[in-house]
Amino acid sequence: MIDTQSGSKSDFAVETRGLGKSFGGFDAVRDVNLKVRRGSVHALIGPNGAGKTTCFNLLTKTLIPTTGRILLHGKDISSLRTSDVAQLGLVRSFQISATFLHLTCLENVRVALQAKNGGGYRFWRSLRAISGLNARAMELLERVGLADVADVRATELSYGKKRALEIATTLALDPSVMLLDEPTAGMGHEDIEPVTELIREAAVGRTVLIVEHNLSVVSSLCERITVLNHGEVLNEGSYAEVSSNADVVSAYMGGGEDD
Ligand SMILES: Nc1ncnc2c1ncn2[C@@H]1O[C@H](COP(=O)(O)OP(=O)(O)OP(=O)(O)O)[C@@H](O)[C@H]1O
Repeated sequence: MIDTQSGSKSDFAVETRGLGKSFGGFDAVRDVNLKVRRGSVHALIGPNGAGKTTCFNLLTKTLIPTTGRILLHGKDISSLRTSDVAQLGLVRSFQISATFLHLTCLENVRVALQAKNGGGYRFWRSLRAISGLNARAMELLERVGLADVADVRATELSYGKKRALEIATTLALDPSVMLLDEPTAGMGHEDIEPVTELIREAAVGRTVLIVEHNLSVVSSLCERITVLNHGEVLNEGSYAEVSSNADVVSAYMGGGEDD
């Protein structure tokens, strides 16, 4: 919580200073100075190819920055590994991978609880050892409305329920900062409203940074929005502010790669 430079407690859960990433000379992200206020829901939006996913990968340390620094609660995490960053409380919502798909909902959440308790992700060896976590796992499944499908394999869930399971597994890690990568992507409209409500509820008491293409979800959830275009911050503000900015409108009308 202490800024290593100033020694003061940071108001920002996540901050980047001059963050950049280039791939073979191409700047996917350039000089991004992001400030995500503690306890807020903050969106990163922009046309296709704007650099949103690259930013997320930099924040979770999946990618190594070419330039700049990343602070988590004022602490410089630029040189830490993904697992260290997760231990410090910054967690990206799990994509339900092939490995997790054959597990039931309950097992998926237990695995995440085990990781939180320091057991790592070596679940193929230790499912028996974590059976004591069932009660907590059931609580989390109830919280996201999946208690009745606790014993159903993830692969059999509807798209919306898979995203709810992702949120339950993320909540199992009790992150102080939750990164959500396009949580409503590919969803039918019937799933969007419940998942939006779930995110609103999951955000209580934490900071959420969300990449989301659905702008009505962004406007309903996020108090602050950073707009990226061509790897750079184009604009930042409330939804009303950014949506009425001429540069943002122009980027969305034709500046993206395929929007
Ligand atoms: N590993 C890579 N190697 C080369 N170029 C890359 C790599 N990853 C991303 N890029 C390029 O960097 C730019 C930003 O990509 P990124 O995926 O971050 O954009 P995005 O805003 O998440 O887009 P979308 O909304 O389509 O997911 C794009 O032009 C992309 O082609």
